[in-house]
Amino acid sequence: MRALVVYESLWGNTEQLARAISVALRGWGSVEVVDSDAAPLAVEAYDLLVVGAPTHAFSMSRAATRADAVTSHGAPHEPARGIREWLEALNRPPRPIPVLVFDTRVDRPRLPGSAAKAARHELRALGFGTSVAPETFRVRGYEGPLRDGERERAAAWASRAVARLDPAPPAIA
Ligand SMILES: Cc1cc2nc3c(=O)[nH]c(=O)nc-3n(C[C@H](O)[C@H](O)[C@H](O)COP(=O)(O)O)c2cc1C
Repeated sequence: MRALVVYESLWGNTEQLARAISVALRGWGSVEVVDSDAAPLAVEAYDLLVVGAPTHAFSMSRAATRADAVTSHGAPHEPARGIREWLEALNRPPRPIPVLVFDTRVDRPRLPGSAAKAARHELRALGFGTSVAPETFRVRGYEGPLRDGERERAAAWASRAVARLDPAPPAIA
């Protein structure tokens, strides 16, 4: 079994969760982790896709929100291609490869809108398997750090999700 974890991250919070999830999935199969700039456009070789994105302006980031993060908020990294643009370019899969989608959002104030919900909508339209509900993990302020326990919660969320995706073991006669 092969999993691909694709993340976008300006301060590194979403990346930390992507890496915690990839460690948790190692018992399930081989796992590759890439950022949205390096992510492939053809993913049919994988059995599972995990997508993580920071919520910007109530949805997935755009070039303008990423630039604003750097110029107005001191973000150390500006992805050239975010999850939104990667999804726009991503090939339709030949079968409904299951996908887990998560985002990061500020802890306070609690704002409406979720990059994960928006990404899942696009992934469903492309034909991916989106039966697992998207999940949100919380950061303090725009730059983080992650709220205590979020790495562990992300690892547990992904482990539970893949356990549900796996085919049930054959019944004992
Ligand atoms: C331009 C901009 C807009 C943002 N809009 C939202 C928002 O609508 N809702 C929210 O919860 N967080 C918002 N945030 C906070 C980001 O979600 C936060 O910076 C991100 O989760 C940090 O993850 P990263 O370190 O992986 O980039 C925004 C941040 C920036 C820079």
